[in-house]
Amino acid sequence: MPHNAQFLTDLQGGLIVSCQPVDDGPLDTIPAIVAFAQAARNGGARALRIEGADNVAAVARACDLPIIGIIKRDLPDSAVRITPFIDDVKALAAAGATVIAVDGTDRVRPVPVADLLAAIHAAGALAMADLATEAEARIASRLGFDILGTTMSGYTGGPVPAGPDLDFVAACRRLGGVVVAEGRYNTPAAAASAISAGASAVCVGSAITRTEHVTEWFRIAVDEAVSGSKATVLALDVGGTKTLAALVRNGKILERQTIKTPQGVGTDAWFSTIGLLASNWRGRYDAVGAAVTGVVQDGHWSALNPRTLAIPERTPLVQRLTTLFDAPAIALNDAQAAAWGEYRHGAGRARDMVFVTVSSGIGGGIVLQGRLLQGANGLAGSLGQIRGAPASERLEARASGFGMVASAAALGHAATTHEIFAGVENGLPWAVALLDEAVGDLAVALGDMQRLIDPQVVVLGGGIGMLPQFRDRLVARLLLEPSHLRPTIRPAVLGADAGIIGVADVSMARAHAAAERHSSF
Ligand SMILES: CC(=O)N[C@H](C=O)[C@@H](O)[C@H](O)[C@H](O)COP(=O)(O)O
Repeated sequence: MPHNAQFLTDLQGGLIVSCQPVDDGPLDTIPAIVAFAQAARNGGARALRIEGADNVAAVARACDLPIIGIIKRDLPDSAVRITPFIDDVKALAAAGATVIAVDGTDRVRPVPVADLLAAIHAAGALAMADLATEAEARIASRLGFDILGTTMSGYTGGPVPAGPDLDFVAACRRLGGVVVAEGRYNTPAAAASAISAGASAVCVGSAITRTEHVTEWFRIAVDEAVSGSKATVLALDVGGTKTLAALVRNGKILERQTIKTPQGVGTDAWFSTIGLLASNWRGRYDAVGAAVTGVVQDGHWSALNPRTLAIPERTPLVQRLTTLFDAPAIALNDAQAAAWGEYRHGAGRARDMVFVTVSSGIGGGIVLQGRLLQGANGLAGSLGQIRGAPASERLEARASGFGMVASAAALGHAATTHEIFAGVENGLPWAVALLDEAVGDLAVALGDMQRLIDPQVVVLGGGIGMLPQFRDRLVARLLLEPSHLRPTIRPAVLGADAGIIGVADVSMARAHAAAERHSSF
C-alpha cells in the first residue's frame, strides 16, 4: 500500500473505479465486488471506491490497489448517507481503506464534518469530502480535506441532471488541491472531459459496475431505435385546481403547459378544454397518459373525493382520451403515477417503495418488487382513505391541507394552509398543536403501513409533505417507533412533475408492449 502522500501523487491523471453494485441486486455480494475490483485493476484503474467495511476488508485482501472506503447509511433524521459516524470511519480504517470519504454537504447531520475529518486523520487515513456546491468545497478545503470530490452534485434535491457537473469540477480546481470528479461520468468521453475541466482524477461507478443501469441505458436506446417515434408521450396530470400537460420522453419533460382545471363545466366541455391544451402538439406524440385525482378502474374514472374534482361516476376516461388525441391512452390515479415516477426516475429507486403525497389531500402509491400496485378497484395505496378506528374520519380529513384548514376553522381560526404554517413559524400555540396533531395522525398511519407492506423506503411528496417544517416533525415522530418498524423517509425529488413522468413511463411501456405483440418477427 503506498504511503499517503505518494498516493495523492500517484492518483494524478488516474481513473478510480467505484465498485458499488446495485443495492440488493444479484451482483451485490462480496465475491462479486472483489471480482469487480480485480477486473478494474486489470483494466488499469489507479484506485477503487468501495462501500462497506466488510467489502473494503475483502477487497484489500484480494487486490493491491488503494481503496477509498465509504459506509452508506439511510438515517431516519438526516439525508446524509455517506460515512455519517465516527465509528464508520474507524471501521473503514481498520478494514484497510487508504482514503475515507464522508458526505461534506451543508445538511443536517449526526456528526459535524470537522469531527469526521479529525477522526480520519487520527486513524492515519486520507480524507475525501463528497460535495455538492462550491461553498461546501471552500469549507472542506479550509478544514483540511486531502481530496475534494464532486460526488454529491445533483443529489441533494430536485431532479438528478443527466450529465456530470463539469463547472463544479472547475470551481474545485480553482480552490487548489486534489480534485476527484465523480458522479455521472458514464462514458469514456465524459471522463476525459473531467480531466480537461481540471480534475486530478475521475471516479466512475455505474458505467462500470452497475450492470442493471448500463443494461437499461442500452435497452432504452434500442427501444427508441426499434419504435422510432414511439417514444414521446403526451402526459396529463389533472388535479383539483391545476392541469399540467407535457411532452415527455424517457423521463424528461420536453415542453409543458399548465391551465386551471376546468370545474363545473360538464364533461364534454371539460374534455374539449383538455384537447385544446395539447392542440399545438398534434403529431408530436405517440401515446397519451393521464394521471388524475380520483380512482381509475378499467379505464373509467370516478371521484374519490368530490370536493377535489366533481366528475361523473365511471367517466370513460381512456376511451375519450384515445378518441380526443387519436393515440393509445392509459390513465392512472395521480398518486400511483407519482409513485411510479419517483420509483423510476426519482427518490424511490428501491425494490419495494411507498410514495405518500400530502397536499390539499393525501394520496399514496405502492411499488412492490418493481411493480406498481393498482389494486382490483384502482384503490391500492390510497393512504388518505384509511380510517384507523371505526368512529374515525379518513386520514385525509385530519392530516391533509383541507383537514388542517377545517381543524383550524373548528378552533375559530379562518386560516389557509399557508397561514397555518406561517403561524407555526411564529410559534402560535394553536397552529403548532394543530400541525403536531396532523403529523401525529400521519405518523401512526405510516407506522401501520410499514407493518403491513414493509417497504425499503417511503418517499414523501406533495406541497405540504415537501415542507421541511412538516417533514422534520414527521421524522421526529417516527423516531418513537422501534427501529425495525420505522419507515425510512426520503424526500421526493420530482416535485410536481412526478405524476406526468410516472404516467408517461407507464404509457410508453404499454405502447412498446402493444407494438411488440403486433410485430411480425
Ligand atoms: C450520490 C452518491 O451517493 N454517490 C455514490 C457514492 O459513493 C455512488 O452511488 C456513485 O455510484 C458513485 O459516486 C459514482 O458515481 P457514478 O455511479 O455516477 O459513476
